Amino acid sequence: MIEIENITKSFGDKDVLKGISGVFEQGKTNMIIGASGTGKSVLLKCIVGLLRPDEGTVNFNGREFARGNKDLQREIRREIGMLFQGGALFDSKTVEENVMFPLDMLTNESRSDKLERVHFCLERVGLEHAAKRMPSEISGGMQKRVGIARSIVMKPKYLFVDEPNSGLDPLTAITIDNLIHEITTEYNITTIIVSHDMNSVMEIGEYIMFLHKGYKVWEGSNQQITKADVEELNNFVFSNKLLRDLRQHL
Ligand SMILES: Nc1ncnc2c1ncn2[C@@H]1O[C@H](COP(=O)(O)OP(=O)(O)OP(=O)(O)O)[C@@H](O)[C@H]1O
Repeated sequence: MIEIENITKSFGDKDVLKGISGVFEQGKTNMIIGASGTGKSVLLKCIVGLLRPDEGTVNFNGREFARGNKDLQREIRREIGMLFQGGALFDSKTVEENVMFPLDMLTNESRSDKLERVHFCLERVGLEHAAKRMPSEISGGMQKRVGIARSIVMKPKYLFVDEPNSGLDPLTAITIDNLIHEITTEYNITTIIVSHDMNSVMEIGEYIMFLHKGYKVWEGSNQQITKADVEELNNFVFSNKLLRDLRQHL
């Protein structure tokens, strides 16, 4: 579980995050949503420790990252998996080498142990057959699945995902969403996804935090979001006419 309390962040005179609190539970697909420029990525960076909040706390199962000593910070970092936009694979490495990269960097395991783990993860995302291929030889959806395999290779307790569906067609996007959701449940991971894709939100958003101009304006589940009575949220959720018309019948 990750608990954030009163996270505040400014750049110069620009106040980006204005006292954000919330609880992201273990084994759940948590989402941070909102319009462009509203502070989602800055909040994610504050949670991961890439940015230091001006005020507020981030707790990983009761352990506060910012106040921890170097050992604790290293321990928490090792428990974090990240899936970046576009997959962020190394073009010059095979799929297998890409997935093995965190094990090479962060462990002293034997090559056979590492290979076993890599193949377990590739099998989990349905890409066992593509181990020897180069990223350029596989589709964008497959690249994303390689990214997922790499993000779970270290058995993370926490998984952070930035816009998982950018550049994917709607059907492939749903496959990726479902895979992230299944893995979250199966391995009891605390997953936080930053997104502005309403399809994803409706498919897998078990806890959703909606940000508007740096404030948390609403939180709830995908079951609740279409019934919420918050103007900024409704404008975001029902952003096209067809959806607004459909809402009349909900
Ligand atoms: N390092 C920085 N220095 C100054 N301003 C920044 C910095 N990082 C982000 N910002 C500003 O903070 C605001 C929020 O940015 P953020 O990237 O969090 O938005 P977002 O909600 O993730 O948007 P998008 O959906 O377009 O990615 C923006 O106005 C951005 O310009």
